Amino acid sequence: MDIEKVNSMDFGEFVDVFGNVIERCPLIAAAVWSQRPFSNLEDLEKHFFAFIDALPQSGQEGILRCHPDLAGRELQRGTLTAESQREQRSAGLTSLGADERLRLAELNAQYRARFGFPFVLAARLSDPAAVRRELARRLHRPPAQELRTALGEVKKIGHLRLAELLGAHPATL
Ligand SMILES: NC(=O)NC1=NC(=O)NC1=O
Repeated sequence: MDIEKVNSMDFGEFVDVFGNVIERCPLIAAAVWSQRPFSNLEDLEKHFFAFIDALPQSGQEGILRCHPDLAGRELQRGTLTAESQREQRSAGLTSLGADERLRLAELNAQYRARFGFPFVLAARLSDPAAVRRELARRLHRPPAQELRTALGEVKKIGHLRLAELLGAHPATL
């Protein structure tokens, strides 16, 4: 898909295609549509990220809260979005043993209790051991720093999803 095609989309089509670039936050795509035309794919991505950066902390935390846990209940119940399902599967999180799943659930619960939002990491680039290691490491970070780190992961997920949608290679988007 090229930038001319993106710029030609009406509101409904644009939100249909880009509504889940940021997990369960179609509002962001709805807002970004108004910024068209986009000069190129990087410009499109920049508008998604600028929207997130301009939000008050409550809005940024809200975005994090829209993310399902890694290897959590939604994965077990099969209620993940298609993108999340693919990402979690590619990280090996759909075939964990009971002990590993329980360990992650405990760490996720500790993280959420400390920060008030779920642990978010770009799963596509990861694996179960790395997820557990990152979770344990970030669990002790100062809240302000962890909010920035978590939003950085939301942007990595968004970058990979946009690259997938546009048929671009992630590095070159
Ligand atoms: N809590 C999360 O990090 N969730 C996710 N990371 C991904 O890459 N996809 C998700 O759903």
